[in-house]
Amino acid sequence: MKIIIVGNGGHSRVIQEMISSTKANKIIAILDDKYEHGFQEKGIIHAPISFLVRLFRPDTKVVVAIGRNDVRKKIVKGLNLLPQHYLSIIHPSAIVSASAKIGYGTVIMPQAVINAEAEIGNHCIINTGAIIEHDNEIGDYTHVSPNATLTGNVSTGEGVHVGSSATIIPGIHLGRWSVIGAGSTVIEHIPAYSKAVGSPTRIIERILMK
Ligand SMILES: CC(=O)SCCNC(=O)CCNC(=O)[C@H](O)C(C)(C)COP(=O)(O)OP(=O)(O)OC[C@H]1O[C@@H](n2cnc3c(N)ncnc32)[C@H](O)[C@@H]1OP(=O)(O)O
Repeated sequence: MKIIIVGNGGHSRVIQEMISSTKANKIIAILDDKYEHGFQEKGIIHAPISFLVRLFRPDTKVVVAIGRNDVRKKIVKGLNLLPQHYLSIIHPSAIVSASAKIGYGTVIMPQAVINAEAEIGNHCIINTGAIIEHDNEIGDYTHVSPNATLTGNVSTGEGVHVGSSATIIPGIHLGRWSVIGAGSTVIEHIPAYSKAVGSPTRIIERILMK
């Protein structure tokens, strides 16, 4: 499969390695607006995101490999592609229940676990070793960082960032675009657009979206 990756930062490099480890996949282009013009490196086109229009073919798949949830959403909206044009990537070492649902453009990193009946939205990142327990509902553009644990029946709105090694107890809802600090323990619902840290969490900031 021919793949175009949008974004070329640290998160993208992890995704590039994941894709390249499968012989069936070939990265044809890496697009990022840090490039002013197009050039080839090791057979891969590097170019600004505007090049997507010329490079895209109906059989091409696209991954938006940008770690920041708000930026990832903005880029996805700008690309204006159909859902079937986005690739979902599941690392072979991840454990994904047969009854779980994974949205388009979502990336499941090495050793993550997605348990029974969990539903992961579109363009999410379930990072290395994260645990998404049974019956979770994860909103689009959410990022669950390495080693975070969402226990049973947790739900998130759109664009939530769960910091590394945070733990969310069963049945909790994390409101849209909320941020949970690394290592925090969430024992109460978190309102939308809130930044919460600590064990148990305290809300330290209301997030203003640009
Ligand atoms: C592969 C990858 O790398 S994936 C990326 C994974 N990334 C992460 O896990 C990062 C998660 N981010 C954090 O934990 C950050 O500290 C945030 C986003 C929660 C807060 O960042 P900022 O808004 O810059 O907050 P800031 O550093 O100013 O701290 C504000 C207060 O919260 C406290 N605080 C910040 N983070 C935490 C935390 N994780 N746990 C407990 N307290 C915290 C600070 O001590 C400070 O307290 P004070 O006001 O009493 O002094």
